[in-house]
Amino acid sequence: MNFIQQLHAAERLNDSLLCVGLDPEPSKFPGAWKNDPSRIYDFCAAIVDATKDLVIAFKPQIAYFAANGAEDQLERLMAHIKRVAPQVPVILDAKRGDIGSTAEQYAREAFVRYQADAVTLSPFMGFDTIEPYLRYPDKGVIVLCRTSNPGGSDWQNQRLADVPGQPRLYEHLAAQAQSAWNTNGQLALVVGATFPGEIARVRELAPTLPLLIPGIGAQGGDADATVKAGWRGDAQGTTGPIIVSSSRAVLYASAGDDFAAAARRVAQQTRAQLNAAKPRSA
Ligand SMILES: O=c1ccn([C@@H]2O[C@H](COP(=O)(O)O)[C@@H](O)[C@H]2O)c(=O)[nH]1
Repeated sequence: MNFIQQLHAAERLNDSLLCVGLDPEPSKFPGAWKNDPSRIYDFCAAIVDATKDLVIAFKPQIAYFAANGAEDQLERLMAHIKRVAPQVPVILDAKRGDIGSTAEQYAREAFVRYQADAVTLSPFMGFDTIEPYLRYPDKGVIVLCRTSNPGGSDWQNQRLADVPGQPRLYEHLAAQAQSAWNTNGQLALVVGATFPGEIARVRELAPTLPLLIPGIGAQGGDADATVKAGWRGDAQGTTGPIIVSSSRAVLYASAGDDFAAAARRVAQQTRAQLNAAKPRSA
């Protein structure tokens, strides 16, 4: 199965648009694990075990592992997810972006070393920096388009004087991703839940692409507005799923030993909230 088929299958199986982000921060770990980076795998594996029947995807953020010298724990975690939740695709949130020869190495890192099903990329350096990832025919390539942070407006909202219609940068990116850039058919876009108006615009320009939407939960994005803006209007579910991601609000729902049970409760509530926002015919 390719990445998009995996998304559709997991969405159906778990009746979910929710992606749980795995951003392990040892200072927030419970009890005896607090401040112990050697517990990153144990913490994340417990979250995975508690939520694996509730999600469309998992999204480990590589910085939290690398900053702690815990790449080996990320490898083990990826293998764990494949073992206990083989039906759930894993998105490696790495936001890579570099010249082609270096991009080839980053692509190997994501898809061969970590066995990720998809990876996030920054498009700032242009198409030749994305292309090496597209050589993996079944892997998802998720390009930053309109990010959730306030500073995302600095560049992404600027108009491009040399492009007909003078679209904003994020609009041009969405249109390119829907057409010329999508050479393996597995391209997707990141759009922040903090900007539902822009989610709707991206959905217009890229009707069939999956949208990874971080920013609900800790960043305050509105789950209901997110689904309404990003919903593909396709009750059959054949194109363009939305993957709504939440990390801290799920991971740190409790600072106690009940952290995994608390994460499950928040994941259940968030999944229900997202599902309730779908149009009735869906
Ligand atoms: O535009 C973007 C792109 C990626 N992220 C990542 O998503 C999570 C958000 O974490 P929360 O705790 O749910 O706020 C994090 O890993 C970011 O690196 C994003 O926030 N915005």
